Amino acid sequence: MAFCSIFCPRIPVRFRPKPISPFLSKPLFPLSYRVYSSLQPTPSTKDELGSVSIGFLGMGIMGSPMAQNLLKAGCDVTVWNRTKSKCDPLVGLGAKYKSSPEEVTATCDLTFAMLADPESAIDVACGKNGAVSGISSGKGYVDVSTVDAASSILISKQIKDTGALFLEAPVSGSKKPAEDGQLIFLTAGDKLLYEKAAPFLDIMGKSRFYLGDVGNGAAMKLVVNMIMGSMMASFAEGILLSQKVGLDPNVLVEVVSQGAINAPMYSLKGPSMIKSVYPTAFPLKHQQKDMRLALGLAESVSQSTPIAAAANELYKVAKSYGLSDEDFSAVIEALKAARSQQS
Ligand SMILES: NC(=O)C1=CN([C@@H]2O[C@H](COP(=O)(O)OP(=O)(O)OC[C@H]3O[C@@H](n4cnc5c(N)ncnc54)[C@H](OP(=O)(O)O)[C@@H]3O)[C@@H](O)[C@H]2O)C=CC1
Ligand SMILES: O=CC(=O)O
Repeated sequence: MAFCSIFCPRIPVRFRPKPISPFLSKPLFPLSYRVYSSLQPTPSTKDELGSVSIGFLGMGIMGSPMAQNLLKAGCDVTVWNRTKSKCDPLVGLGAKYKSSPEEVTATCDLTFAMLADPESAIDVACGKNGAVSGISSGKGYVDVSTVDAASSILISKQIKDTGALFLEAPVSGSKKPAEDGQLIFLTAGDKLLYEKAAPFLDIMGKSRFYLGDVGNGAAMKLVVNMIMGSMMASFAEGILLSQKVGLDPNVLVEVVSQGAINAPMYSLKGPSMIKSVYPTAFPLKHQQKDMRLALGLAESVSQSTPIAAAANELYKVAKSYGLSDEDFSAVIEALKAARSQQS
């Protein structure tokens, strides 16, 4: 059943890749680090999408809209979340519900997991009644959580020991891109699963990168978020400095938006930061987790990252002020507190 659904989807003949053994590791086309949707056409009808049963574990800020987009595209989706009530809106839209990750992977061909951190990703995959207990040969597990390479490799090994395939696929892009199906997937692992999951990644995202061995997707995501966390901390310093010297910080945001250092993040978050409101898209606790994991990655190769290390300290201070569940732009509050201590 699973083999029929995942590995022989009912995709029109013109779209099918050259027949190969499912477990042949040789790529279907020359290995490129950038693989766009156009190389792997999406099944064209709702019936074709619906022929693969999809599991989704983790209905948080990101998991919920991602699963919703799969449902809206006509996929057969089964959801699970530690806090069951967060599954209700999805069930209202037509999703099935199972009461453990094990039951989800036992009944679904392809399961996605979007969990908070390495601990929860490992627990949901490898713990009691976890995904590993229900999964088997012919199925696939795609972990889209942001974790470190070692955790991803551990999950991969346990999944693959069952005969199933594994892909790590952390995403770049926050709540709004998740709602709009505009995420960027940073994938690594089983190439065959990458190809079979592609139509579903394309429903949830705007692009996807295949980066080779498990661990490379995790590392890429951590490097990207290390840069993002440092950028946000620096932006917060700039807003406060502009205010202190009597400038209008709204004008600063406008100036930044027109120049070479423009980033959508600044225009999006700047106005609310100036008003000291932080509607949560990317929780500050997750940004600090990513800084911590990125610093660990840097440490593992003796790479110096002083700017990220300083930014991480600010996120830690912000957490200690009870800002963990606010948006990560609330890091500015840590600087405000430092300023008031000085004066
Ligand atoms: N928000 C964003 O902008 C982005 C987030 N990410 C990454 O995606 C992942 C999810 O983020 P996001 O959706 O924002 O986070 P949320 O905090 O909103 O959701 C976390 C999810 O993990 C579950 N969870 C937490 N701890 C456990 C546990 N011990 N056992 C089982 N389930 C657990 C939560 O369940 P429960 O509901 O029961 O608490 C929830 O489903 C993180 O790794 C994050 O870094 C990546 C890109 C963007
Ligand atoms: O991980 C967060 C993001 O915005 O990307």
